[in-house]
Amino acid sequence: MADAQALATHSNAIEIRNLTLAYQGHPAVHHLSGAFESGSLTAIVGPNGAGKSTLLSALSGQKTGIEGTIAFTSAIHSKQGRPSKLAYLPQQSAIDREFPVRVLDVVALGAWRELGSFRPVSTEIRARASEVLAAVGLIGFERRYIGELSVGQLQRVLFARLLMQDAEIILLDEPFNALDTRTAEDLLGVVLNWHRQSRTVIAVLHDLEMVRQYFPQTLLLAREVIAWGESTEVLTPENLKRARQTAEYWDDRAPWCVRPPENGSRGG
Ligand SMILES: Nc1ncnc2c1ncn2[C@@H]1O[C@H](COP(=O)(O)OP(=O)(O)OP(=O)(O)O)[C@@H](O)[C@H]1O
Repeated sequence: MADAQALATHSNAIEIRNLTLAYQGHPAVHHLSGAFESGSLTAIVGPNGAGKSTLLSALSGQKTGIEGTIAFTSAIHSKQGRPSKLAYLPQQSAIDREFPVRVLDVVALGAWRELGSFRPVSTEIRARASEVLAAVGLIGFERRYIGELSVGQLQRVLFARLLMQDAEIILLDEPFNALDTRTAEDLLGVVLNWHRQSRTVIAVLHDLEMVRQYFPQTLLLAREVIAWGESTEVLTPENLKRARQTAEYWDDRAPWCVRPPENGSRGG
């Protein structure tokens, strides 16, 4: 059973060794080894069903049938075995918009570690929440219910919550999916700003042009690593073809597989 471990190498924010992730005993990610460097901006790309969301969710600490190790740098390693300063944004479809909660409370939740459970939102947190809402273009939205927001506005709110979290590692699952161009551009600006601030950002993306233009590192995944490193070297026609071909032969009912640990794969 894998667990997060403190790392010796501080230039890596996350180091993965021979990681296999599975649902009901059927592997969705196989024998993944490599590292995300501290301060790197990495896109995870690959065909549908490649295991991208599964990997991101495992990095966030939501384990699913897991073998191998995910290790975080000791500087940000909490007692619970995951970084105390890690933020994870799942796909928006995973969020229940019917829940009667106001924008301010969603954003303030980003500060729950400072706030503590069941404590009222302080004046300072309210002021910070208004600031981060302004930073994502939502001045005056504090008292709106999330069910009243457009998809783009809700994504801005969720980015405001990430800003509130002030995390060192930020995991984003298809953050620009189904957004209008203006919102996608604005939120990409937030991501690039995190990168300038030397935070480690990992995003599952489908838009390869965006990846080529803005994401220096890429992990091309097709349940196993096809390539991992500089985006220009990873996103070659040969590698993309290999990822597509690998996808054609997937068997979702395949049993657990066994392979000796590798040392060769590299990452960011
Ligand atoms: N909760 C689950 N229970 C069982 N199987 C799952 C579950 N979630 C994902 N899977 C399976 O794991 C595999 C990888 O899924 P995952 O969602 O990680 O892929 P992905 O690369 O993010 O795909 P997409 O680009 O379509 O979002 C798929 O075969 C999927 O059907």
